[in-house]
Amino acid sequence: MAHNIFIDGEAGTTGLQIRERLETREDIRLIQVDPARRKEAGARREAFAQADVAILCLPDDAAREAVELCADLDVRLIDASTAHRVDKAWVFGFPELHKDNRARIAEARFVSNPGCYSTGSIAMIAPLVAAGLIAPDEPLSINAVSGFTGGGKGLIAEYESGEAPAHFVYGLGQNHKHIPEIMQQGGLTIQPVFAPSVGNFAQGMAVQLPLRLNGRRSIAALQEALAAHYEGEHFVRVLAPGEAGTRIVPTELNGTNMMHISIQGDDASGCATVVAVLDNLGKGASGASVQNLNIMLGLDEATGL
Ligand SMILES: NC(=O)C1=CN([C@@H]2O[C@H](COP(=O)(O)OP(=O)(O)OC[C@H]3O[C@@H](n4cnc5c(N)ncnc54)[C@H](OP(=O)(O)O)[C@@H]3O)[C@@H](O)[C@H]2O)C=CC1
Ligand SMILES: CC(=O)N[C@@H](CCC(=O)OP(=O)(O)O)C(=O)O
Repeated sequence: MAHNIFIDGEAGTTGLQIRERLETREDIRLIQVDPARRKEAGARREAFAQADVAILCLPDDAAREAVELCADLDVRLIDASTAHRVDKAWVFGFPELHKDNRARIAEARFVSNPGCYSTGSIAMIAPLVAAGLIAPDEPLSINAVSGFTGGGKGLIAEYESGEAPAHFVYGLGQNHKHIPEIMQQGGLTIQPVFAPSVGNFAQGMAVQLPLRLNGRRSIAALQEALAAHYEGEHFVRVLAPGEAGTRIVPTELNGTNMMHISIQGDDASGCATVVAVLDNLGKGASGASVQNLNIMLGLDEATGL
């Protein structure tokens, strides 16, 4: 029997890519609302009522409204927005992060999908904090470049008009919406300096974590800790030393649900950079949503990915 799935916001950037991943699957029946009524509370509630799982691909306020709309219904939810990522009533949907995460996601009614920059940042920071190689109160910086689809339909329209710049840096007021989840899931007590940017390419991102070695950690120790943490994982791979080459290309995992982590630097200089590459709409949003959905439905998590 097919599972009934409703994608609320399926006309948006994240929703469309989830639909593409689900619409050819025989084990999934997509519930759809009349496009003309897709923002009406009544039409959406009818869809929620028919669904086993609904995936919210909406702005934060609309995601909160959706949760209210289906409060008395049986439907389970995956929220792709930022609205519930530090809410303790929601399970943080990063299966590879902790040993018990898959079991928690499998049983959850509410799963919050991590943000795209957050997925890369948390993937690098949390295992290094757990291994004692980053202190929770260490002042960190995170630099990142994303493709423009990360900004949804609005930013896509700017780039498609040909008027947007080749590259811009933003979020420098240090109030980016991903910072709370990076701190909570990363295990940090001091806010990292976060400098995201957007380049003139549609999808893909590279998130960089520069680290001083300070005589108390080595490139090899960083490599070993991260490799051990993700050993055996299918969608998160820690590259072998030298494997990433000398140019890290943010688009290299586009169209996949993969994330690659590499560790570069030089012990003699005391400087290292850990880099995560992922597709903002793959492991950073739509692919990750489908992976979480598969786990919630008790399926192989790679189904359709
Ligand atoms: N793009 C990305 O890389 C990532 C996005 N996310 C998050 O996913 C969510 C969706 O983002 P994204 O797909 O990029 O955004 P888009 O702007 O591309 O799409 C949002 C969609 O939601 C629709 N919508 C807005 N309000 C309502 C409402 N009240 N009821 C029903 N539908 C509504 C919009 O309608 P309309 O078509 O009329 O505009 C649009 O289709 C956001 O919270 C975003 O932060 C998370 C990780 C990565
Ligand atoms: C390029 C760009 O604009 N990116 C978005 C983040 C995309 C994303 O991950 O959205 P969520 O916050 O819902 O997770 C931003 O910086 O706000």
